[in-house]
Amino acid sequence: MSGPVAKVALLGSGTVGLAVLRRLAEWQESPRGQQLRLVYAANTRLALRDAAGLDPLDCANRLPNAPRNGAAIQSDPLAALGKDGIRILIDATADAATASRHAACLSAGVHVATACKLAAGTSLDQWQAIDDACKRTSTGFGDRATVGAGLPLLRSIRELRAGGDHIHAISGVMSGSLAWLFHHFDGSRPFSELVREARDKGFTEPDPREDLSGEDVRRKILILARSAGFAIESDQVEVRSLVPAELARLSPGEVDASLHLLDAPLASLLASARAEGCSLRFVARLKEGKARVGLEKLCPLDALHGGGGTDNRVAIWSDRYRDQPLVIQGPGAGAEVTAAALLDDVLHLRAMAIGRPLAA
Ligand SMILES: NC(=O)C1=CN([C@@H]2O[C@H](COP(=O)(O)OP(=O)(O)OC[C@H]3O[C@@H](n4cnc5c(N)ncnc54)[C@H](O)[C@@H]3O)[C@@H](O)[C@H]2O)C=CC1
Ligand SMILES: N[C@@H](CC=O)C(=O)O
Repeated sequence: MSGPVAKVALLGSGTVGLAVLRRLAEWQESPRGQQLRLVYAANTRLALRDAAGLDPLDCANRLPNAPRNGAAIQSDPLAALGKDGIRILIDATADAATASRHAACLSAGVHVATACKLAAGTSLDQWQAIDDACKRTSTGFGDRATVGAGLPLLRSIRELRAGGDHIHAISGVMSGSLAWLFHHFDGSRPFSELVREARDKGFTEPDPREDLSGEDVRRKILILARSAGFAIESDQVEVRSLVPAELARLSPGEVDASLHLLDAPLASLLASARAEGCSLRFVARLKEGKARVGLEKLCPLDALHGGGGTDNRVAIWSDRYRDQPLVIQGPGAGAEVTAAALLDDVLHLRAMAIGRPLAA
């Protein structure tokens, strides 16, 4: 083993958090695993803590099976991480309160690796507080899981800028669940049935309206825009939602029974796209600091049309990619790719902390 061990705390044991635990378990006897010590793992119902190191598989068994009755526990990952050494918090929740504490964590010297977009993809103030905290304390904010579930999107944008390029525009399909839905929606099954399947496969947010309303994509284009040098506010992104008002006003527990409200409007949009020889794709577009997000009819020759499954497909125009964009495509949702991206960040953060950065 080379160099000091990083202490790791994990929040969340859902689709992504469990995949993180499984990957950590696979690494346990390897040199990679020996660089990390899981000292805390929690969901809203149970917190497991051991300064000597938790067994990831034991956590993966116990956390999801914790009793569901009672109030949410008081979680204190920072206390478990202690006051010294390399400390890394992994956020695999979709929790706004957790996201709002990331800047404070970073200020306290704790690195953060997050899959949750609610920290960097909501208010500009919060994004700036994170950026400032990293600069002030030399801590790192690992965000590669937030857009494209680890696809080299943020990395490519940062490298282009580091090399002197100005980013001119970014367009793309950047929701894994919506990509999957519109790759499968051919009229043979109601749209609502496909939404349930996408949710059961772990592609959607805990509440699928976050995806269908375009809010998840708003957060992603904000994260990309801010990384590309456009410090824009959330309300500078125009979002066209797929969620009818009647579905939008329901409580989360009522949504499933009313998903059929999506069926007729989506069937009509599909018919209209087909009549023009086009397909439906949910697209985000950013140009010189202005962004919009919504469903579009794309013809088969369009640069964003291709791919399959949960594939994201994002085109980036910059000084060096002026006419033909750089196009990055690959799976943009799912437990395994997202967990891998989070743990890539963890390894990079540790390597940065010991002054031996890994290859990009
Ligand atoms: N599912 C996917 O393909 C991808 C998900 N993400 C992001 O990853 C995050 C997690 O997504 P999923 O695992 O699909 O959600 P999930 O709903 O399956 O799991 C969320 C977990 O967070 C826990 N949690 C909520 N608040 C907490 C708190 N304050 N402290 C500790 N645990 C807490 C819940 O108990 C649950 O275990 C979300 O922010 C999502 O946007 C990002 C990329 C891809
Ligand atoms: N719900 C998201 C998951 C990844 O960020 C998506 O569909 O892309």
